Amino acid sequence: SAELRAPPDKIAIIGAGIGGTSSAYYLRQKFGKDVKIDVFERQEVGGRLATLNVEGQDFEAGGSIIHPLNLHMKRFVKDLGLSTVPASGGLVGVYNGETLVFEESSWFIINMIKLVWHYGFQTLRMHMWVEDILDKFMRIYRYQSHDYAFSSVEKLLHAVGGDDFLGLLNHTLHETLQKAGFSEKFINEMVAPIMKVNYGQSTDLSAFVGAVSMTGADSGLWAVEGGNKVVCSRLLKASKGNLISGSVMFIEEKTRTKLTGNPTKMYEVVYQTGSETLSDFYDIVLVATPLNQKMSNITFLNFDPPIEEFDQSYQQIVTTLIKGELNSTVFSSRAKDQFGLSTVLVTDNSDLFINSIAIVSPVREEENPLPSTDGTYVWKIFSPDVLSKKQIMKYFLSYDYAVKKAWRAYPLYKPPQKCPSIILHDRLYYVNGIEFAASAMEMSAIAGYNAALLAYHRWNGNADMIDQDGLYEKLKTEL
Ligand SMILES: Cc1cc2nc3c(=O)[nH]c(=O)nc-3n(C[C@H](O)[C@H](O)[C@H](O)COP(=O)(O)OP(=O)(O)OC[C@H]3O[C@@H](n4cnc5c(N)ncnc54)[C@H](O)[C@@H]3O)c2cc1C
Ligand SMILES: CC(C)=CCC/C(C)=C/CC/C(C)=C/CSC[C@H](N)C(=O)O
Repeated sequence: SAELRAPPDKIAIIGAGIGGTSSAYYLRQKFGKDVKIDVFERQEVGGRLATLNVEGQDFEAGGSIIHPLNLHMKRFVKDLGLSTVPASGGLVGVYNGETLVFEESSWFIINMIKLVWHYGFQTLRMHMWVEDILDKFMRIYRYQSHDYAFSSVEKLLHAVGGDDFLGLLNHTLHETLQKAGFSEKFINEMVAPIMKVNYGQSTDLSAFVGAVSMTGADSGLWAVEGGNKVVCSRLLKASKGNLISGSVMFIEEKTRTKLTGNPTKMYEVVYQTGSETLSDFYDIVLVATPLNQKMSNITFLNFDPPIEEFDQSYQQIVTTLIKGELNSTVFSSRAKDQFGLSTVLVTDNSDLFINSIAIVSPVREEENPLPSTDGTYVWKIFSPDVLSKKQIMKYFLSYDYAVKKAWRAYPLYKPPQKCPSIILHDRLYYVNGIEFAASAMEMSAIAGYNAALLAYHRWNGNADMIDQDGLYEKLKTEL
């Protein structure tokens, strides 16, 4: 590597979600203690990791489940001294709008027999298909631990999984699984409901996000005790980032004369805090929030060439938490007390106005959810639109509490999928392009680390640490 240049004086990060706060954490590690890191947040630290309160208890309303092989999230929890809680369990059923087409049993062996009876060995084959992708995907951790960075999401994915991975971005999950010999029945009854609950979309999404979504049905899923958003506030603290509660409006490159007397190109970040408009200058800027459809309302002024507009849409998802008594007869003719399911997923049926319904545990309770003294649970519904009282009453005999939050949740995945650039300008980086491969907490953490490494290597002129090909072979023999 080339000789190190003096570190930058100031870095700005826009967005204090998991992408922005993990960037702050890794930028501090790379650039050292002297660089000033400002993190701008217009709402709450955590972003799409947030809780809703139901009668005194907090429940995850956005990003909830974390995979056991999500190594950045695992590392954060360990480094920050946090605790975890299990995030899966309970029996799952699949509803097609008329009847339950599949119902899990609490007996492992009965479950296996049921699955083989309905779908032959496709469940096992599916598991192997997903595992193969996850196995390759995990190479990224090795590359990152050796400090390698990528200048585009496509290059990152190519480095871990070759042309096959780019193929997963460019084809739908449906056609990929059809080609691999999976039946329509299996795709409709087992795969489509998982896409619906996780991404609110059909199996026409791209196969890469489809595979990520399937890993969300693995066992051993977990969450952070106290709420996943705690990771963000703790990362911010550990990185000694300076939180600025304000909304960034403009970014413009300007020439400034530093104390050393040298004219230097810097980015002016103009932001609004309360009724005041303020600005400051930075050597490096990381945008850690979606720029699509002007969601973040940031204007890039006077860039030549201009910074591209990102117009791919984001999918709306509404989270509704309801404390009440489920009307289980909608799903099954069994007596109320014989309905043992705690999650109902749905097939792709346009008549249904919900994507899923499930019993949820509060973020501070380690045990399985218990009914309150009146026999009711707290249920979480995902739906594409806000539910009316009449729609809620279709699924509940009675309810005494409902809270909701509408999200611009994740990209609408339409293959062939092109991911936005990571390098927007010389020292201006975009963390959230990775969401167009797949949106998940771990994906943002991977992107945060990558952006920190990329900014560091480009600052120091370490071209040999960026976009290296053949890394898998090269690192195979290294400890
Ligand atoms: C309902 C739902 C369920 C989900 N479930 C899961 C799950 O179970 N597991 C999983 O891994 N992932 C899940 N996800 C996805 C996951 O939550 C996201 O991928 C991840 O949280 C994105 O983090 P981020 O930091 O990239 O973006 P964000 O969390 O969106 O952070 C961006 C931040 O930037 C701020 N901001 C925007 N514009 C400006 C501005 N102009 N100035 C200052 N600040 C600004 C925003 O307020 C926000 O806080 C879910 C998402 C949703 C919506
Ligand atoms: C990035 C990798 C390899 C794995 C991530 C796996 C994962 C946790 C996927 C889920 C992603 C997601 C957007 C889930 C949304 S809904 C989650 C849950 N069912 C809920 O009830 O909140």
